[in-house]
Amino acid sequence: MSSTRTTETNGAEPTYKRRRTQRSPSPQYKLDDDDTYEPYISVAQRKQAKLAKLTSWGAGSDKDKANKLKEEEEERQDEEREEERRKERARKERTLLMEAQEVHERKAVEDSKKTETEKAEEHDAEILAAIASRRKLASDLELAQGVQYTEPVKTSWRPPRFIRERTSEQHRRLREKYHIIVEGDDIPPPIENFTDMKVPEPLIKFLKSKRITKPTPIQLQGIPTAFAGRDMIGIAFTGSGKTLAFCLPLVMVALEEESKLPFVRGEGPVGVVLCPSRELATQTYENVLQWTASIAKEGKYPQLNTLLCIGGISMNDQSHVMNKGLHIVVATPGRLIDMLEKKRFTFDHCKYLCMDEADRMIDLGFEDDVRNIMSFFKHQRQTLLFSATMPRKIQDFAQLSLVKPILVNVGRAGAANLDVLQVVEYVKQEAKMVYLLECLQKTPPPVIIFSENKNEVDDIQEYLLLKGVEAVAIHGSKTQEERQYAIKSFKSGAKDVMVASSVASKGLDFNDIQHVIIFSMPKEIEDYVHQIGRTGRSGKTGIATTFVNMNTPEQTLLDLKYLLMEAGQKVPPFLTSIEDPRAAQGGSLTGCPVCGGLGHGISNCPKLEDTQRRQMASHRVSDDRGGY
Ligand SMILES: Nc1ncnc2c1ncn2[C@@H]1O[C@H](COP(=O)(O)OP(=O)(O)OP(=O)(O)O)[C@@H](O)[C@H]1O
Repeated sequence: MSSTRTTETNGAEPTYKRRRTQRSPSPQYKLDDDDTYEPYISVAQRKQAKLAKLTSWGAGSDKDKANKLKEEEEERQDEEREEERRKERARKERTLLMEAQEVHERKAVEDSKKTETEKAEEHDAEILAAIASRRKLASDLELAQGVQYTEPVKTSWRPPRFIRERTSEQHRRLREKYHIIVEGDDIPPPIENFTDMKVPEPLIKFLKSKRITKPTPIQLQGIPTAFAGRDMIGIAFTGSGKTLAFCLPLVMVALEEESKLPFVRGEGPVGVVLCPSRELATQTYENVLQWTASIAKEGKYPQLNTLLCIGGISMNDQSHVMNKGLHIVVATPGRLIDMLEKKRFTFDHCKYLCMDEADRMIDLGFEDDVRNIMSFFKHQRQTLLFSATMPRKIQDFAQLSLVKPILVNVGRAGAANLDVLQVVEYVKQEAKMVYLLECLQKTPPPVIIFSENKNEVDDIQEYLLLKGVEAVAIHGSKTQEERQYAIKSFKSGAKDVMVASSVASKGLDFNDIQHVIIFSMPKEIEDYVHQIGRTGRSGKTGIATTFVNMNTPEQTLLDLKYLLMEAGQKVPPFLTSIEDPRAAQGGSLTGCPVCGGLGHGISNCPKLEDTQRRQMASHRVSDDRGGY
């Protein structure tokens, strides 16, 4: 369409004006552009023109014309409605923007009133919320199908009548006496002896022969909880007897099942214990073997079969177990998945899953393996998680995955065992080796020396051998045979000293360790708690000597300082003098929810940093792989 010009005189100078059509907006234009200008013509006008054209051609019937008119009217109405909607959207956006501005201004005013500590706490909560969005621990199938169990597993076990008749106040007082803290609904009562728990007589006799006469606090609340079929999280300090607390209920479930209908080849297991390391799995397996053998010894109870399922060993060596019905499996995740995938046994009748050192398992990145293992279960299972250190973040995450869980806590999660005398010494890096020899004189053997570094472990062993000390070494780069040899010869007393990286720190139970020497202080305080926990076990006392120097991060020293204070230990002057920036702000000193350390918040947690670094590295690896 071309532009049209009219000349209006009005007695004044002639001006050029566009011929305005009705309802058209006032266009801005330059006179120079007039040749190419196309004036705005409204939709209504365009339709009128079209209609006029149609009429003038005289084409089509009256009915066609009426239909066309109707269509056009509808189009017009659509456009009007669209215009209305657009205006409404714009109005809402304006309102939202104003509201956001108001909120922002209000927050700025509130923030200006907050103390630095409150701001730091808020910041920590934000980080925690950001990292808390993990998938719950359940099999992918359960997650996909939305399978959710709401009631705990039912068992036939009941506490004796006289205990059932006790009031909840009596239960509370008993728990208080043993410093047991519980959380959850319908918590079974604490029971102070194995007979009242209805443990088979031959096992009670056997335990007595091992000087286990009375349940420890975690056992007296944890065993009834597990016997009652309840999912639970059990937290108690190192060396407090957690292994018996979670294995005994499994043995009882297996006994009951075997008594009902004996297992034949290809059937079972009834339950599985998952451990984060081969050494820990082997130790637990050996305990279970002893307990089940003692039960069957007098012939009153059936023999139970237990399988050790870990990497680095030949499963053919246990074919005699595989050829019979299988009751209990003690495993590390990788080998267990392998066996399940190869259908060497199934979890069709498996109803009990326990994770020892559960936080370690999650820290080590076994989360997906655990979900994978869970996908082999065909029915509801009873799930138990145990550890000496279970930071709040992992407890919360784990609770999501359990059915009406009960938390049984003896002491603060991550607190040191009070039976360990903790000595922290400032030793210059270059003086450490020589001082180590002197330190070894403090107590008679056996002694464990921990170092964070594999090469250092080898160096220390070599130095000690040169000095005539009978020492073995264990770390992740040693072969399975070397690791087994080290543990066996140290346990049997053939060797006086074991030098170890953190492999040996969690869960391993060596007889009567007198002294733990921490040659290089681990960055994470949880590791320190596990390392010193190799001594002072089952009610005995022990010493832990830790070397620190200027290479030890201040953050770690602060965690150590608070841990010593909490345990009522002597704090050396070089630790006392370290100031906590948070204390200066007058904040409350609660444990870091990620690692339980008392000397820092989540925003500067070394464990979180480490985890994130590892996750980024693994993402990079998978990105790289994805590229090919
Ligand atoms: N009721 C008991 N009375 C005396 N000793 C016990 C009792 N229960 C277990 N023990 C002994 O205590 C020692 C430590 O037990 P266990 O290895 O189960 O501790 P733990 O709590 O699992 O420690 P960690 O956290 O280091 O793994 C073992 O030698 C065990 O035989």
